[in-house]
Amino acid sequence: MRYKKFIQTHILLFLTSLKKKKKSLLMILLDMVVSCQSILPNSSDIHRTCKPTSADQITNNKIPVIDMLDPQAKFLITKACQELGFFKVVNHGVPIETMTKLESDAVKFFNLPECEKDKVGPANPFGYGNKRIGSNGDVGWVEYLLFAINSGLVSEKSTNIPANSQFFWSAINEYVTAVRNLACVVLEKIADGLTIEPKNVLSKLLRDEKSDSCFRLNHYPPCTELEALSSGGRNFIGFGEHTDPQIISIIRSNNTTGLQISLRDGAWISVPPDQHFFFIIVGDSLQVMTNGRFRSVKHRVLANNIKSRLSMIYFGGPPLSENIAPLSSLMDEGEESLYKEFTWHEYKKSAYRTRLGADRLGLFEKKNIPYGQI
Ligand SMILES: C=C1C[C@]23C[C@@]1(O)CC[C@H]2[C@@]12CC[C@H](O)[C@@](C)(C(=O)O1)[C@H]2[C@@H]3C(=O)O
Ligand SMILES: O=C(O)CCC(=O)C(=O)O
Ligand SMILES: [Fe+2]
Repeated sequence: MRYKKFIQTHILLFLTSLKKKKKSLLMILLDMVVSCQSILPNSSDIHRTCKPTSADQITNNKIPVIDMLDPQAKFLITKACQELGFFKVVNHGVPIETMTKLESDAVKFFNLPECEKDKVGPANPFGYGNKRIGSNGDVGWVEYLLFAINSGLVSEKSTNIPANSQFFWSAINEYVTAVRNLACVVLEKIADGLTIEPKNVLSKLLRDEKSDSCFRLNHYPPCTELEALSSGGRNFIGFGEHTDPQIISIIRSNNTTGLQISLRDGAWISVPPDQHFFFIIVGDSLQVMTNGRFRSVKHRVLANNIKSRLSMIYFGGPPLSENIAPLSSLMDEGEESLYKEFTWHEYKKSAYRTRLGADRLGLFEKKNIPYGQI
């Protein structure tokens, strides 16, 4: 509200300094701005269920943009993973048709009547889910399809979508193959930027036949103020704040806003959507493998009250038996692991018992062991 007043006052001040003709044009513009604002959510609504923020703004300049063809990319990626745990990639090599084909299949699926979609649900954790996220009571203004990935391909058995369905299988597998490859190239650049050997120390975990990765299509229908109010504001959150447990996540969305990331000072910033590019998220496992040098970034999605948001996320995880521990080639002399020893299976089991916003990694930090028990 304060900002609206501030902007209106300044536009009016500017108007008074103009000649008559230009003035009437600008008056029309001002009118449009004001009427748009009446259908846009107030920041107080948005934060009804979220921590108030010191900076909630659409911002491009805080989000590193990495050109994958830039010879400096390895250093820039490493810096972004340390500072923010989040960045955008351009010149990624994934054909736009691979993204739009899957997007149009997903739109067709989410447009089906609820009873049809329910046939491939409820998500447990795989399959179709609506509003319920995970199995510990989290809800959001979102419907989704969650798929397991086996041997690099989406497992048809992980949902009840028939193998001969008109939707998905070819589009999904083409997409997942392309983004897994992108994830591996990013992880190889990370190894290079951190000057650790071998270069495939991280990417081989995703390329492994037994890699425990998954893939998610999220659809956030528009959430009108009325709907938000009638549900006590609760569902105005599309997907509540959380970190991703895996190594790395690759997000692609349509051009609708909603994704926000949390900065180190706790402020939330909105990520301007960009349907042509990908956003990369550092997961909890990569934070552990870099012994805390990289940051697993907290993020969330706010529902938009005008447009649908459709996102596709690849979560790259290691084989279940893999030890998640700091990479020995990265550790300085005498440096100790900040974390207890665990396998991906143990971490995942524990993570899936927690609520979305829980500090999952906290349970595995050595500092949480009572004094004298280390
Ligand atoms: C509330 C939950 C949903 C989630 C499993 C969990 O218990 C905690 C982690 C959540 C998360 C976040 C990232 C991915 O979207 C996801 C598939 C994952 O691996 O961990 C989800 C889980 C889910 O939706 O089942
Ligand atoms: O839908 C999005 O843009 C992000 C969702 C997300 O963070 C997740 O599914 O883990
Ligand atoms: Fe996430």
